Amino acid sequence: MAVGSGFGAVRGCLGVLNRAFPLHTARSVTDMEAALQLVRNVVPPLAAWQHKGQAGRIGVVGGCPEYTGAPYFAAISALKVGADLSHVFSTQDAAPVIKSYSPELIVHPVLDSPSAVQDVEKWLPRLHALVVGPGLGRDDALLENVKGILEASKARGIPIVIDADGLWLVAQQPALIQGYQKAVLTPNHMEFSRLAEAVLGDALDGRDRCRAVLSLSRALGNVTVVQKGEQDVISDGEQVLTCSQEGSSRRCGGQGDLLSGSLGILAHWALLAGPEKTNGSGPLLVAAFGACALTRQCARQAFQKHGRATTTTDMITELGPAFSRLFETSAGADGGAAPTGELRL
Ligand SMILES: NC(=O)C1=CN([C@@H]2O[C@H](COP(=O)(O)OP(=O)(O)OC[C@H]3O[C@@H](n4cnc5c(N)ncnc54)[C@H](OP(=O)(O)O)[C@@H]3O)[C@@H](O)[C@H]2O)[C@@H](O)CC1
Ligand SMILES: Nc1ncnc2c1ncn2[C@@H]1O[C@H](COP(=O)(O)OP(=O)(O)OP(=O)(O)O)[C@@H](O)[C@H]1O
Ligand SMILES: [Mg+2]
Repeated sequence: MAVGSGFGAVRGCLGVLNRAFPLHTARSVTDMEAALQLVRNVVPPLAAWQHKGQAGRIGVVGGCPEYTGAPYFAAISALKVGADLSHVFSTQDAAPVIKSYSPELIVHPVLDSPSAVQDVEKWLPRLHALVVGPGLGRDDALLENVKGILEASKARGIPIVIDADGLWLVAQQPALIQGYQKAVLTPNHMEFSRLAEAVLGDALDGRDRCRAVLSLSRALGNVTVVQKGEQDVISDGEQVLTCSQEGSSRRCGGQGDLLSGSLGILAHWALLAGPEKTNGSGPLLVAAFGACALTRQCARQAFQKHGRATTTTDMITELGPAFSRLFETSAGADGGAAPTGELRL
């Protein structure tokens, strides 16, 4: 099957959308497999010729006195998916707490400083992607700083994943992200309604989800939107994908943070690989599909082991095995692949 046609490109025709994406009927295994194959195409090889940092340096903007878990989940997930370095830019109080969860994270206690924007800006040349919002909170002064960080990141063309309270900010000021096609928004149910109300004047509750996500993406100027839920619906305003990888029925907090952190590194890899590797589909669409599938596979594996007691920490433990299962084969795991970003399958 040709992968491009299997996804059913949607260009301005909602009739086609309905035929291509019957959300309530089971998507074929072939479609899921074809989408997973595109993700595999953008995963860089592990090879001896690489130096530290080449696989990706990710920044997470979030972490305030109330929420320290969310930025940790996002930043550690980026590392465990394959980033070499993961930075967190949090408030001063939150930083030692986040550091204490993991020696692997680089934590900057700058977000509530008067010089926050400059403090983060000096790191931007060394970052490949930003994840903005996990555990950020909604303090006005913090959000003002984050506005400046978003503007500085856009000016540098850095891919930005926006989640949680970052989406709250975007719902207040959609112009912040309007038309920036290196942005991916990852709303949950509530966050999506808020954004749709702000951007389209209608929360779109109860509407066909594929149409709703496509409409929001288009209204934002083809910003990629990932609406999380029983199935994840992803659109870049051109195409719509659904991810129905089996997950779990546990709805513990933090799973969205795992997704946004994973997407930070996958977005960098997909943009680096370019549309040739994604068979014409948008690289961020493919990256988003990969992050959704991975998060759900982690949920499934963790639930098999821990059942009702499953928490996001258990899912993070599954990131390595879940990634291998979905995206790697024995040929790719030993670093034998050519330095083209493509794994041999
Ligand atoms: N360990 C940590 O540090 C964690 C910290 N976190 C951080 O918390 C901050 C706030 O994030 P958030 O997601 O709680 O805020 P928001 O979008 O206002 O949702 C609030 C309300 O929306 C509703 N609702 C949600 N989903 C729904 C659904 N599917 N379907 C229907 N309703 C739904 C639901 O309403 P309720 O059921 O109470 O009526 C819910 O209470 C943010 O910084 C985030 O990163 C988290 O990442 C978790 C781990
Ligand atoms: N009803 C569901 N059934 C299966 N998987 C789901 C369901 N709802 C959400 N998910 C999955 O859980 C993950 C997180 O989505 P969720 O809607 O919980 O995000 P969130 O509310 O932002 O989470 P967080 O607690 O991190 O803020 C996604 O991978 C999504 O596919
Ligand atoms: Mg969330």
